[in-house]
Amino acid sequence: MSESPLIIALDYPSLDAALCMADQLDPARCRLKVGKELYTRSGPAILEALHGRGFDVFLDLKFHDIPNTVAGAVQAAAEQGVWMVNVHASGGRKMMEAAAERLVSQGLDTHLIAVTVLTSLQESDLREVGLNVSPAEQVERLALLTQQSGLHGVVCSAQEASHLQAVCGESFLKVTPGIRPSFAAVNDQQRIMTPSEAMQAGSTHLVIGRPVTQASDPMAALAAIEAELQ
Ligand SMILES: O=c1ccn([C@@H]2O[C@H](COP(=O)(O)O)[C@@H](O)[C@H]2O)c(=O)[nH]1
Repeated sequence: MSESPLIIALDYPSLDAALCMADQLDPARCRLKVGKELYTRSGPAILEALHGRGFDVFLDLKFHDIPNTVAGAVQAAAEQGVWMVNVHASGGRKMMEAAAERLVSQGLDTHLIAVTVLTSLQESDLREVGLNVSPAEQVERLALLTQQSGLHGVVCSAQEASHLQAVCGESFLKVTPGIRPSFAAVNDQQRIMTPSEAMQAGSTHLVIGRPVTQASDPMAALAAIEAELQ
């Protein structure tokens, strides 16, 4: 159980590689995120292993399907004890309401959030898929829909966090990937911010992967991020 805003993304191709990193981390100093690659390779075993080590886990599978299917998937994730799970807001109101209602009806207190616009996308990418809006406009639209559908928050870039704080309120979760400390490579991210900028902008949680996991000294990278936040 952690009060830290940091969520470390365990994007590894095997359970052993992920646990090798987890065993260097302290559940009091960060939470962990399990995404598509790791979960597809290791299945629920990775959740059991991380829970057994005392970590809160964000299962980042970004469900997007018809309402009944997504509600069942979210229930399955919550029954495995994850702290947080997510869906794509573009799946629409009915899908999100079904997922949120399923958690309530089953008495499950897992945080349910929705992805707005992936942090790897910019305006030209949206145009290619038929959306003639800026990322900021689309994020606001989907965040409001997410809130109206009864979810606890969104995944967005930190660049949109301060505006969402104004329109959705402080308690609405703003989980922000695309975090890049000054020492890290940008990689495939587009809408980025440093850890301290992101917190100042109103992010409630920072998702950080490669700047820590691919660093030559991951623990030093994490310590540098923590020092920047203090
Ligand atoms: O919009 C999104 C949604 C999810 N992610 C995930 O966050 C991490 C970021 O990893 P880095 O190595 O720090 O880039 C990764 O697991 C993504 O799947 C995102 O980046 N953007």
